[in-house]
Amino acid sequence: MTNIVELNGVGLEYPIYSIKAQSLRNAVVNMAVGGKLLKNGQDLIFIKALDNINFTLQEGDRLGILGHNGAGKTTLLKVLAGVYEPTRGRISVNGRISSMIDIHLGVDPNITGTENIINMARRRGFTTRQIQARIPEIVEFSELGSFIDLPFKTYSAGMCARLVFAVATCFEPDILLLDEWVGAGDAGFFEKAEAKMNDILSKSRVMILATHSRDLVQRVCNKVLVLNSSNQIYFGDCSGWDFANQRIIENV
Ligand SMILES: Nc1ncnc2c1ncn2[C@@H]1O[C@H](COP(=O)(O)OP(=O)(O)OP(=O)(O)O)[C@@H](O)[C@H]1O
Repeated sequence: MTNIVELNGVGLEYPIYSIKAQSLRNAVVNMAVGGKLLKNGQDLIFIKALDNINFTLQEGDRLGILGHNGAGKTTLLKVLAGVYEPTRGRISVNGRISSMIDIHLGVDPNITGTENIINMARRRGFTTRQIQARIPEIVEFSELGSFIDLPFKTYSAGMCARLVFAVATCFEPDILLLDEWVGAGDAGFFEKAEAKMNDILSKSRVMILATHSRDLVQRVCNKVLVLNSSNQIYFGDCSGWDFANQRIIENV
């Protein structure tokens, strides 16, 4: 079976330039073993966000990424989306990606909702004709009404999330990347969003969801990747991971 997503030894470090604060420099020295902060001998400090990540996903896979705050979940989604180049390793993604990683990524606050729909859809590789045909559906789903013609900066956080969700799920991507999308919108929208998710989940070839919710992963995913301080501690079927005790189940 063809691999839709394949990562081999992927690592990523964020460079932090010219750290002058003595307290942080001391902390770096103190964390020399096993810490995530690295130093290059000058004033350049790196934060190791991902280290040696390896997995493959095939047609129909739904991957949940779990891990504590700062484990590297969002960074991994950004690498998959092509926002960041990995510092090490190789990544191959075969298919059209739609991501809901950072709801403000690529959104222009000074233009209207409709203009932002067009921009977001263009970045996903759709033609003007395809986009125009979908605008009424997106506006209806987002429930923004006449706000759609007002600048994006006038929207509440929930309204922003609804519009981005509506665009990201309207075009039926091959690969859907989600970062805690379930927090978006109010209770009514949540139910509608979940129904929509189930619909596009059944149509998308691969879904990757970063979340803190073990229940959600068990409910909607067949595979799980567990990160701990930038390292991968488990990748495989959900049946091989003990979600309650957070450890690998031996002899599955
Ligand atoms: N733009 C950035 N510049 C520098 N360091 C960053 C940047 N973004 C994230 N990091 C660091 O990279 C590491 C991984 O962060 P990331 O946001 O990927 O974690 P996460 O698992 O998504 O966390 P959370 O659950 O809190 O959202 C953290 O140590 C974080 O401080």
